[in-house]
Amino acid sequence: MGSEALVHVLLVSFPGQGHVNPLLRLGKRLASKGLLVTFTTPESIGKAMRKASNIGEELSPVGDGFIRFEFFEDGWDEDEIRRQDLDQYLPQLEKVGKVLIPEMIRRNAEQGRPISCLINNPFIPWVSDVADSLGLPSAMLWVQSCACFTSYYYYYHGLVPFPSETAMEIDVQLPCMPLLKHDEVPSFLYPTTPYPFLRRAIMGQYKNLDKPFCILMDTFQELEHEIIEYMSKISPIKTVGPLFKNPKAPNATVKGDFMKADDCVGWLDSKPASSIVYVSFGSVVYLKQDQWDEIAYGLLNSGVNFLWVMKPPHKDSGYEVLKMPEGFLEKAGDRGKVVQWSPQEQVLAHPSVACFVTHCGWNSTMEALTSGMPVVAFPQWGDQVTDAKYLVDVFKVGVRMCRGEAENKLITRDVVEQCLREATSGPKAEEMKQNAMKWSAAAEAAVAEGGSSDRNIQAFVDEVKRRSLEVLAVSGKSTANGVAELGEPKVNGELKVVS
Ligand SMILES: O=c1ccn([C@@H]2O[C@H](COP(=O)(O)OP(=O)(O)O)[C@@H](O)[C@H]2O)c(=O)[nH]1
Ligand SMILES: O=C(/C=C/c1ccccc1)O[C@@H]1O[C@H](CO)[C@@H](O)[C@H](O)[C@H]1O
Repeated sequence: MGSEALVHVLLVSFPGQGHVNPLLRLGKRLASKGLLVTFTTPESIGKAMRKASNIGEELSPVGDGFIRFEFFEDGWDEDEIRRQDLDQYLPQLEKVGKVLIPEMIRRNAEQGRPISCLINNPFIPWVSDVADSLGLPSAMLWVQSCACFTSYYYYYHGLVPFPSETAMEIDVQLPCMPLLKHDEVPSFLYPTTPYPFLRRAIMGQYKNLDKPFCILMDTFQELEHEIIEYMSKISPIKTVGPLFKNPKAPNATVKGDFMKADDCVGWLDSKPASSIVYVSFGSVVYLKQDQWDEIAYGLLNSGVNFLWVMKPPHKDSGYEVLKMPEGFLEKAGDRGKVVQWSPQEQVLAHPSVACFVTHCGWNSTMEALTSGMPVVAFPQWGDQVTDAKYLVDVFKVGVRMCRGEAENKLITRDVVEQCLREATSGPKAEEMKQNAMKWSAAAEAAVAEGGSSDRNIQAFVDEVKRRSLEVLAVSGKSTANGVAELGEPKVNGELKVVS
């Protein structure tokens, strides 16, 4: 392969699995449409990604473009336990990132790869300030549903009353959305949330919402039609999901897992069609031992086959390591498999899997819908409680097993068993499967060439290219963005690529 002139975008991610995955997927989509993409997040996560996945120093070809990684130090020692406390870590990231990201941008310009656009995900809203201060265009990838985006928007602007200390249990009616019961509103907005720092981080993004020229969303028009149409009149949103599907580069192997996935596909292959319940609560939720035990007995008593993800807690998280109940694995025998981390996309696409017991993180939600997989909703906090509402009552692909952490209620083995039966056999299970298959077809159509998300991605790429000419024209004349005086960005990233 010879030299290529590519427009270069820098993706800056919050260091969480549920944030890295969609931003990296966006990166691959942009690359597949001919951009050069550099992906960055703190080195503490870079280290885990390099160990678990096949990413290295080199440029990886994806479709018509390329993706590469550069990580930045967060200024703390490798074993600093304060990383587990976002109340302390988010300000540290902002302090360091505001210095190191501009340096990274300068370095890239010096090396003949001037950056034309910055894209961040929520929780690190200061990235838009960095872009602004350098005179660079920026965009934000919203990694949750449009319904959640709208909820936060209405909260930030004080447009309707939300649950408050004096009125904890009020329901919330937002335009083009179903009535949200008090515990279906994104829980970071509850006055009692144990995660007020995440509410602050998200509100920081809304404060900065005039800075990105575009808000990309990992959802699709057909899924949240009315609310997307409504919010498009207020904010420059563009739906580009489901991002995990990339028809232009289906075989791109670049992945951002923080843990190596255990091999379980052979075991799935050995089981009959639609016989397995897949259970996973994502990368952050960590249940209490008594709840874990009830789920274990519910699985045993229901008689289903199951694949259960039991990820180890971070060593500095303060969580006690969960244990399976005495004799559980022996009783389950070959009916069950427990892994530390799964190749979830493959699992959800596997014909042996009948349903997904999920915490309803937005990535898991999109992956389930796109894979035509019915769910049993076990939300805990944040957007999960709203996603559960949509999965069950709006998308009609789910059975509800709980209402969230705030309820502080032990879900018994009998309820677990009953939900599993409902989701795997009988008329309700069939109806949910049919609905899920309908969403799957709509999702595939949205990302296929000419589909709603594909058109939006293409329009975004065209706009980034157009703006890159403006950036280069300005930087050629002045030093306002701090790039031109260091680099020689006469052509936009003349790159030598050897593959
Ligand atoms: O065993 C697992 C569990 C999760 N995931 C992936 O991790 C992400 C989790 O994101 P989500 O928004 O669902 O939840 P979070 O972890 O952010 O709470 C999704 O892309 C999953 O496919 C995975 O690959 N293997
Ligand atoms: O990645 C996170 C981190 C949440 C967190 C970390 C530390 C203490 C409390 C909470 O959240 C996930 O982000 C996804 C995308 O926004 C979302 O869909 C999932 O529900 C979250 O778990």
